[in-house]
Amino acid sequence: MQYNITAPRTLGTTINLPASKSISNRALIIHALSGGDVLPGNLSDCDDTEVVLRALSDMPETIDIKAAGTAMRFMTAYLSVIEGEHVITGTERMKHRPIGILVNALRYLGADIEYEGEEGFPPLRIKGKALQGGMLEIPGNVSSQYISALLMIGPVLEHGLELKLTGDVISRPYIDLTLCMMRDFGAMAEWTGNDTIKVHHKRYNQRTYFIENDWSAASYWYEAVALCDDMDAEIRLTGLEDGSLQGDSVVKYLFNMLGVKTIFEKNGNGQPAAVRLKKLHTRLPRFDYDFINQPDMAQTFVVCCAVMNIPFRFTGLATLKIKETDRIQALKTEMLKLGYVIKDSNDSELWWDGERCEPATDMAIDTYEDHRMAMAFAPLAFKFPGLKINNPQVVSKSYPHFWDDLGRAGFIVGGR
Ligand SMILES: O=C(O)C1=C[C@@H](OP(=O)(O)O)[C@@H](O)[C@H](O)C1
Ligand SMILES: C=C(OP(=O)(O)O)C(=O)O
Repeated sequence: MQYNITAPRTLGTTINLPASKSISNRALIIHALSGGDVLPGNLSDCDDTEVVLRALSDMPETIDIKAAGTAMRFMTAYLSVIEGEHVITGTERMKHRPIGILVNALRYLGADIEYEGEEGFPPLRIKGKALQGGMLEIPGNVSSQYISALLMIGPVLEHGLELKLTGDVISRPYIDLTLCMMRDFGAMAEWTGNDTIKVHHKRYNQRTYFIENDWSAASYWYEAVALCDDMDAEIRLTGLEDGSLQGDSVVKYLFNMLGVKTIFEKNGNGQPAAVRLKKLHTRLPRFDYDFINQPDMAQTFVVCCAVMNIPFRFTGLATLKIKETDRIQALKTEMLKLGYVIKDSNDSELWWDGERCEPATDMAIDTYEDHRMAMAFAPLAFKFPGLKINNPQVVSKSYPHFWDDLGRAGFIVGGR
């Protein structure tokens, strides 16, 4: 399938963003461990949450987690402490996303996990049982999802859990989000030093829980406002909280530097919180930023800055190679089609000094089974009328109604 996208002259609509998949997936795991019966409210309807919801309700012998990284990591820890034997598998890409660090940590805690295929990668066969817990060291510089997965089972381990993270800790806001949500459900879990975390043995409380909308999804609307030429362009996004625990909420500061202002609306009279995005007259002449805490934002800023003609150097991107695709390579290849020569260095940096080349004759953007490739490139239709996006259905991983929302905002999405 291929869509071609024509941008409107201006923007002026309200978009109901999807709920955060990071919060949804944590809430589901913690809710299951708490033994509660009222499901968290406003769960995301995205594929990555759907797989967790289905796995937890049906508990089939073989769990297909598809392309959901958080779900694979969180369920691996969960299945290790829940009675029963399960195989957990996923897409071909998932079978190449490393999980050895988490498996080693769980085995150290006494878990019974075997590799069904290649050592260090899914699928896994897990025989769940009560685990003692204790203290262990784990690399903090590969994926924070391993750490969040371990932390969430911490309260049910007989002796609790103490983690010492080694290396430069990446994606730290996601660890903070995990700890905070655990505490929301009554756990005692906190940082005890810069790289040490302690979780006490203590049952989770059952409670109702409402999930806020997704700041990562909001980034594509910031990008659209930034790229729209009409100074009166405005987008209103619902369900976003000021002071959110989502690390990607820094998008509101980052886009302020790229010419988009964020105005928080008061949420009174039972109205959900919302933000209005408006254009500013000023923007930075160049943009350097370390994405170590917001890896999912990198695609938005690479494409947006280049097309706005803002040279950049983005660091802290080492984890991009093990996400839905090798995002460093994917960004370079697809931006080259549009005539932008993006360079990479040290396996962890992307930079652009303004170099252009002849655009490809066929500019169709490949998405590499990566929702964020499709969503980050779509707003470029403001500068490339009729821009083509291949396999656009990938957006369902985190934002199933993305194309409907673009249509609502006045984009013409051809080929549907
Ligand atoms: O815990 C989470 O919800 C996530 C953590 C991040 O992964 P890494 O910790 O692997 O960077 C992020 O990229 C992912 O989309 C969601
Ligand atoms: C990296 C992502 O997801 P995951 O690792 O959970 O598959 C993402 O949503 O950008």
